[in-house]
Amino acid sequence: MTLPTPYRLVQLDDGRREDVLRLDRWAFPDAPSVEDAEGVPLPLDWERTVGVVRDAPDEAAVPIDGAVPTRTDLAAMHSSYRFSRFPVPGARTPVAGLTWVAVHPQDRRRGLLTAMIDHHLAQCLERGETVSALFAAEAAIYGRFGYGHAADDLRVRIPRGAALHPVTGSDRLTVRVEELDPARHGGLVADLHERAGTQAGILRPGWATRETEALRAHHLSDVPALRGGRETRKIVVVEADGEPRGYTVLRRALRWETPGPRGTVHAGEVVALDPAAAHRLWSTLLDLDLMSEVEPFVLPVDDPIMGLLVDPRSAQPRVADNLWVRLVDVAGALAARRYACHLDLVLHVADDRLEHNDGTWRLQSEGLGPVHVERTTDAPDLAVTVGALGSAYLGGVSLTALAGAGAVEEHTDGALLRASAAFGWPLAPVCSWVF
Ligand SMILES: CC(=O)SCCNC(=O)CCNC(=O)[C@H](O)C(C)(C)COP(=O)(O)OP(=O)(O)OC[C@H]1O[C@@H](n2cnc3c(N)ncnc32)[C@H](O)[C@@H]1OP(=O)(O)O
Repeated sequence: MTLPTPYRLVQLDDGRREDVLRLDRWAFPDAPSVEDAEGVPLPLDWERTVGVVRDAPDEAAVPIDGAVPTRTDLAAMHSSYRFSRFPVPGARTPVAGLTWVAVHPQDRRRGLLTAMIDHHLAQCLERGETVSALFAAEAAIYGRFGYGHAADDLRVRIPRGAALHPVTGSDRLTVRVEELDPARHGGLVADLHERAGTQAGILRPGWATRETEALRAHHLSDVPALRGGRETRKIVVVEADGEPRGYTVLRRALRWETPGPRGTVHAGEVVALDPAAAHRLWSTLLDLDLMSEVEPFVLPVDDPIMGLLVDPRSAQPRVADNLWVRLVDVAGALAARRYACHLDLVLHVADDRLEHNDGTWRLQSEGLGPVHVERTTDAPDLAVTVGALGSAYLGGVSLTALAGAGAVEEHTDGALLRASAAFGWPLAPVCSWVF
């Protein structure tokens, strides 16, 4: 879709930092103001950051030679993170993480987002990124553009002192509780986070790494205006013989109520490399003085905590949608991942946005081995929308479940069962940080 008059796409750069922050705050009223964000690193990769400007007469400027001066206001923007090693089932592949999508309230519902999405998808193809992934601010926005809801994350609120099943070796580990210092802890966080993305040699799909210095710096920055009355960031590190095995970054919030203190531990990623480290980390979080509960943010739905808790109901588990996935190049994306068992499937894909995806494909794979994808004129075993295929892509949403909602149709008996088994994956997909 092309932009309506008087809008046009422009490349953004650091010179428009203030405009970007202002627009972000218009779109997200809880974002930091320009003043509050002073000195805070922006996570943006400017080469991948595009704006939509509105040319308007500038009443404040003095006309020269009778010419009417114009100003170019930033009406909308989007950016993307480059995930060059994004984990998909059994492999890593380049993925674009669409982010910072914002349209000024005065310019909404005129097709600016639609034009930006078309631009983004074209850029993905140029860059060889066969998949685009995102977190949706509102769940109803992105389905129309071919994104499918591909992962959930677990939200829990665990009461202080909740009993955990014992894990051998947990009590031999040591714990450090410290003020978070990006210079001192940044390397440890990046290293453990990356390593925790693999369990028993199996990659967790969606476990994106913060690949740039800007993203890592932004992750550990601490903007006073965004603390919401909570303390400065602390880090808990679990070690075995001086070697870090797990961490979480947290803030405590404390209210004095009648008859006494009521505190919440707000933890970010709770990352552990083994069961003993997970047990030690959770035991520490669940035993902080003056606190009454622990509220971690963004856990995998199969996080060890649900197996550790003696009473999982006490955690009040809920799920929230995590990653949304758009296959930008269906053939490339299907070939980039691995399949849990042998598969020979003819798949009809409906994509009304990207014509090169629309049509029938043969997908062949030996279990966990090489994959071959080609166009075919054979009759399809299954018919899917590109959004449904995006949902199934990371292995967390079953094609059979999608068929139950009418997004997948079976044309050959048994094809749905075989394809669902092959597309599934032993670890639930999740991205542990919202981008
Ligand atoms: C990956 C991320 O960064 S997620 C962050 C997204 N940003 C936000 O939520 C910030 C606040 N909102 C906004 O900035 C804007 O309203 C946006 C980006 C959500 C939408 O931008 P717009 O330019 O208004 O969208 P656009 O005009 O292209 O709308 C396209 C279609 O999507 C629909 N749509 C747009 N926003 C929404 C929404 N929030 N919920 C449901 N439908 C929506 C429109 O109605 C339109 O439908 P139609 O084609 O049937 O007419």
